[in-house]
Amino acid sequence: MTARSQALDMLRAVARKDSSSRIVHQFAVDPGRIERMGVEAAGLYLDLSKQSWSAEGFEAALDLARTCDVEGRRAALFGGEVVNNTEGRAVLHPALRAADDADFHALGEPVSKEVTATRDAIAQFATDIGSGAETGGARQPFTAIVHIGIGGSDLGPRLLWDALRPLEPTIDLRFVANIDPRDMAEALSGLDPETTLVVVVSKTFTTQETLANAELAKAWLSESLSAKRLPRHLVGVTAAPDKAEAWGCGRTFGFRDWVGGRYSLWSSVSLSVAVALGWDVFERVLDGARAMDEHFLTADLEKNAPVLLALAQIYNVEGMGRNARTVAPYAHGLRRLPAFLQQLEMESNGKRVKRDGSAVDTATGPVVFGEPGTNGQHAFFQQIHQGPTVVPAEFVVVGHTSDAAMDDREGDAPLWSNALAQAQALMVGKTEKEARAELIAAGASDAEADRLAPHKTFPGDRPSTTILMDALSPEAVGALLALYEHKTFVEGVVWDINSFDQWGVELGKVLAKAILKDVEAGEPGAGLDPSTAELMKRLMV
Ligand SMILES: O=P(O)(O)OC[C@H]1O[C@](O)(CO)[C@@H](O)[C@@H]1O
Repeated sequence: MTARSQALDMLRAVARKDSSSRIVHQFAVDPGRIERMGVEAAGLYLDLSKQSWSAEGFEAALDLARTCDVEGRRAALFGGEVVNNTEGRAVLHPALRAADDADFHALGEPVSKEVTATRDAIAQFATDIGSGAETGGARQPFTAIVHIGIGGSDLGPRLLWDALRPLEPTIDLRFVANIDPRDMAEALSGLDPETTLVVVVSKTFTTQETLANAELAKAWLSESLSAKRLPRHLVGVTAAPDKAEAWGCGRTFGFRDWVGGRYSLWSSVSLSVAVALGWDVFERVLDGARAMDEHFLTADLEKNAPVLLALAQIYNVEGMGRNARTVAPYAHGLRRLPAFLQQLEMESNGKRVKRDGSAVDTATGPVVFGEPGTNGQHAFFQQIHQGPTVVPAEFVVVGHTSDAAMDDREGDAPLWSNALAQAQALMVGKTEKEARAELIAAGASDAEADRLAPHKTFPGDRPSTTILMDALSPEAVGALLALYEHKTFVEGVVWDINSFDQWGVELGKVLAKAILKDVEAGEPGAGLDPSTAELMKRLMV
């Protein structure tokens, strides 16, 4: 039996023990719990003390991380070694937010100079658009940007914009991802082609949805702009610049294949956001992420925020058999965090084979879902509190959600008090005896109390993590997203899977192309299953 299997068995055994004692009781038997399970990192504070692990469980999880050589694998990632073994690539998104004097190497090739040069080019482009030095074909300044991209070429930049955009932005930035032409129609409505810049973002520059939307945007521009002027309104962001230029982009900004799509928001993929927010704001996002990189690289495992966040999830998934997690951001600006994490975590760790291709010997990435906190409370939290399935929760809490409220401490309390209350309610619950007593106190008869008390009982003992950020600053947003990236990496190390490929997305793409071919041929293909054929027949009329 390998050391890793032994450590996994130990974790499972301690977790079985822990599942018979309630979280709330752990505080009494472990006076150091808050200190042990609270961690500061890059301006964030993580409270993991409402997780199901005891002090012994916490140690078993740390032993597992040590046994899986998380520190060695971390060094391999930052060292630019082949970490994405099925594509033979380094994984170096931290290089994108490193200091200018950094010296990262990808598979031995120095890359930091190129990263700095690209950053400078983006900064200059942002400045030139802001000053009006960079204009459209008719020499008018750009006032709107349409960012076209999907998956990692959309979710990160869109989250940044939602989180950091000013109330009245100087640039009207709009995002298009869905191949449903309605998405593009809504984005273009009210815009003037003369003053609109279209940014086509695609690492591969082969993605069906993005190219279809880019064609729509190009057609819309072409109705007003001459062929000579058109390229000034088309910018490509890609790891395949040749394809973008061949398609008609007047200018391209690149990034390399050692940047995974879902880890790419730090690169030129966020060009449109860097322009609309201003380079100085985007640079602060990079600063925040770099601070989290430095914490991840230097903090001991027992005080390492991404490591502990990963281990809490592994403890729930592997120790407690809980294969879902709900993420509740208590800030309107972070409303797209659940969607961002769905790609980051589920596309990274939704795997059934290990790095060597053999079947996994653990459960791997859970289903991640969520909504902004108070919205979720009035939607699916019923199930989180009283459903038979225990769903670990994660509350991302912002002390001050906007600069305006900075001096109005009371202003944000209604928001964050809800987050704290939800975490407390999940842990403490309410016994049937307590529910019955409340009913009686409210004047209910014994019979009525007996009838209703079971419905008003909360099992409690439901785990959660709370992540506190003082304000929704660019640094804090950068640190938060980098925290989740490293957490996802650590989980992949412990589950011994490749977190950086996504072969699972390919079959659907191939079959979609085949179905389109059949549509062009005018009938469902002979080899199609009867269900798909029937649906096609109904849709093709
Ligand atoms: O940036 P691209 O190459 O258009 O890919 C978009 C997205 O599609 C995926 O490849 C999944 O299909 C994601 O990994 C990626 O973020």
